Formats: sequence, structure tokens, C-alpha cells
Amino acid sequence: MTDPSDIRKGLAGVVVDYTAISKVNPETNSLLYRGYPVQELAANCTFEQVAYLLWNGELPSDEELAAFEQSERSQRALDPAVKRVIDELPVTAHPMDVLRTAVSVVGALDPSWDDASPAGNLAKSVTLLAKIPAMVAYDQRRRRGQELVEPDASLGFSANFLKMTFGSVPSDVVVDAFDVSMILYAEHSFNASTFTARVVTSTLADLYSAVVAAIGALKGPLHGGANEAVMHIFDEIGSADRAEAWLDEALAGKRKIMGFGHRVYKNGDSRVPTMKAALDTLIEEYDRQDLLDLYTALDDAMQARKNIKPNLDYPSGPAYHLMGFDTEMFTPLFVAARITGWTAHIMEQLASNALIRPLSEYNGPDERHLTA
Ligand SMILES: CC(=O)SCCNC(=O)CCNC(=O)[C@H](O)C(C)(C)COP(=O)(O)OP(=O)(O)OC[C@H]1O[C@@H](n2cnc3c(N)ncnc32)[C@H](O)[C@@H]1OP(=O)(O)O
Ligand SMILES: O=C([O-])CC(=O)C(=O)O
Repeated sequence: MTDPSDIRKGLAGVVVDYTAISKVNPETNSLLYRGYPVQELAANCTFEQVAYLLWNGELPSDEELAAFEQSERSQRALDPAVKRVIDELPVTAHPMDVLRTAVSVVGALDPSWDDASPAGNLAKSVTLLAKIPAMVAYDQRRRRGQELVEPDASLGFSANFLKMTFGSVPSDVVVDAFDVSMILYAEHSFNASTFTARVVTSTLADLYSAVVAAIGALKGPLHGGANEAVMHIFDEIGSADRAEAWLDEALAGKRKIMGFGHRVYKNGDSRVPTMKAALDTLIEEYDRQDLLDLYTALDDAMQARKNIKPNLDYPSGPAYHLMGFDTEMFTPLFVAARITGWTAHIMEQLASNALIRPLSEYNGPDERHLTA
């Protein structure tokens, strides 16, 4: 019989493996990607450079970056078969379900799906990085009765993503804020969706299967789904003056307040100051002090009542709203960034694999038998 105190529900506090990809340090409230503080990367690098870093362990030289960008830009078009499958799905389907399905189709169409060599998996990772924006952008457009926008190979990842969604490239402020959000969402050690991808990979299933499973794990509101849930909360509250009363009622009803709290950080999420700064630029760009007031009022009330700090989803939800994304598209945007971290972990898992299979303590009925 296992001592109940040895059973770690939710694997809380359990270290299950090594990783060289990122370091989340709640004591210093810091996050390193391959050794570099994420704030420094967000201030100085593009999302493409960060993707390269996560996959290859080092930032690219100018030549390496040019070759990488060329590869990514050449694969951005939405495959006609993927488009047909998306078109078959109702516009009432959740965009995460549409994206999960579309990624699965890419996997089923890839004749090299079972090439799990490092080069094979890296090539698939770049393909998914390039193709996911087309799926997300087209899904938002079709919901609005708009036609597909073809990719623009003269643009970087974020500017192209926004153009494919909205039909034109927005201001530098918007493109920069979007790129920063992609960098901040790219990677976060053994979070639930990344661990899911590693579990699937540990069975030697292919990269696409692991990514599809990770998308499923990210959808939940306790994980990536929180960014859209934040916006639903803002809609429910309406204005800053109602935040305190709303929060008291929500807490009295034992509701979890989306966008607050974290399994690892207990004194604040390392990424929030950088994303909040990006949100501030958007508030100014769109002249939406009312939204900032609501953001601040709910945060202040939460600190006064529970002292539970916001996580990355809290500033990114309203940021994506200001950029013009439909609320249900926010978690697919998280996927577009996290595909880099997931696939880096898939490759790391394979390089030193052990089947992930923990134990459980049985607490069902004692042994019994069918009576004749
Ligand atoms: C990018 C990301 O995925 S970040 C996470 C995004 N998720 C969210 O924003 C959802 C809201 N937050 C939560 O549900 C939680 O904070 C989680 C799931 C993220 C972390 O949960 P855990 O590490 O398991 O913390 P746990 O649930 O044990 O919380 C500890 C206490 O704080 C409370 N708490 C934690 N977060 C919240 C919250 N957002 N609202 C209200 N209470 C909260 C819990 O109710 C619990 O109280 P209790 O001890 O009285 O029961
Ligand atoms: O680390 C976690 O548990 C969740 C999170 O913040 C992320 O995946 O970015």
C-alpha cells in the first residue's frame, strides 16, 4: 500500500526528466530558452530566430536564418486537401477542433510521416510552423464569410500571419506586439500540453500524433484555453467599476478566475511584464483606456482578495482582442507559437527515450468473482 503522502496528484512538484530546452525558475521569476532570458529574446529577436534557437540550441547566423526563413516562407500555403476538410466543418466548431483536425490531415498526407530521424522531425516541425498560420487565418476568415488570403513570402512570420487573417499588414506596433506574444508563448518546459506530446512520443508514435494530442491538451481552460476565457470574463464584467463586485460573486461561487494562478510560478509569471508592456502599446494604438482600466481593476481586486498573480494568458487575451482576433481564435494563436516548443521536446524525448508509464494505487472494489 502506497503511503497517501507519496501520491502526487497532478504530478505536482515531481521532476520526471531532464530538459535542455528551457528553464522555468519560480524563485528568480525567470524563464530561459536555451540559456537566454526570454525578455532579452523578445526585445532583440524575431519569432523565427527564437524558433531556430529552440530547435537547434543556438541562435542562427545570418546565412542560417536566411535559409530557415526561405524554407518557412515557401511552405505557408494552405494545402487544397486541408482547405477542403476545413470547409466541411461547421463554423460553429471550436477553432481548436478545426486546427486539431487540420494538423491531423497534414500528418495523414505526409508520405514521410514515419521518418523520425532528427532531420525528418525537424523538417516536419518547420512545415507545421509554416502551415498553422494559414489554417488559423483561414478559419477566422471563413467564419466571417471572407475568402482565403494567399501567403506573402516577402513578409516575416508575424506580418504574414496578420495579413492572411485581416487582408493587410497592420501597423508596426501591432506586428511587434504579435511577434512578442509568439516568442513568449513558444516554450515553457514540462507544461501539460508539452508533457502530453512527450508521453505520446515516448510510445514511438509519430510527431503529428504527438502534436495533435498536445493541441487537445492545450484546449482546456486550465491551460491554453485560459486566454480566450479571460476575454469571456472581461465581456461578462463589462466595465472597470463592476470588477470588484463581479469578483466577489465569482469567488463566492468557487469559480476559478481565468488568467490567474500557475502551477510553477507562485509569485508571478516571468512573461507577464513583457506581454503587459506589449498590451500597453496596443491600448495606446487603439485608444482603449477603458479596457486597460478593466484589466487593472480585476487584477487589483484579485490581489486584494486572493493575492494570486496573473499568468501570460491575462495580458495576451485582451491583446489579441485589440488586434481584431475573434475570442475563440486566441488558443489557436497559442498553438501557432507553442508548435516550436512541442516539437523541440518531441525531438529531445526521442533522443533519450524511455516509455512514460507511471504507477497508480488501486482503490476500487476488492477482488470478486462472477457467480455462476
Ligand atoms: C499559459 C498557461 O497555461 S498558464 C495557466 C492558465 N490557466 C488559468 O489561468 C486557469 C486559472 N488558474 C487555475 O486554475 C490554477 O491557478 C492553475 C490550474 C493554473 C494552477 O493550479 P494549481 O497549481 O493546481 O493550483 P491550485 O489549484 O492547487 O491552487 C491553489 C489554491 O489557489 C486557488 N486558485 C489558484 N488559481 C486560482 C484562480 N485562478 N482563481 C481562483 N482561485 C485560484 C485554488 O482554488 C487553491 O485554493 P485552495 O487551496 O483554497 O483550494
Ligand atoms: O507551464 C505551465 O504549466 C503552463 C504555462 O504557463 C505554459 O505552458 O506556458
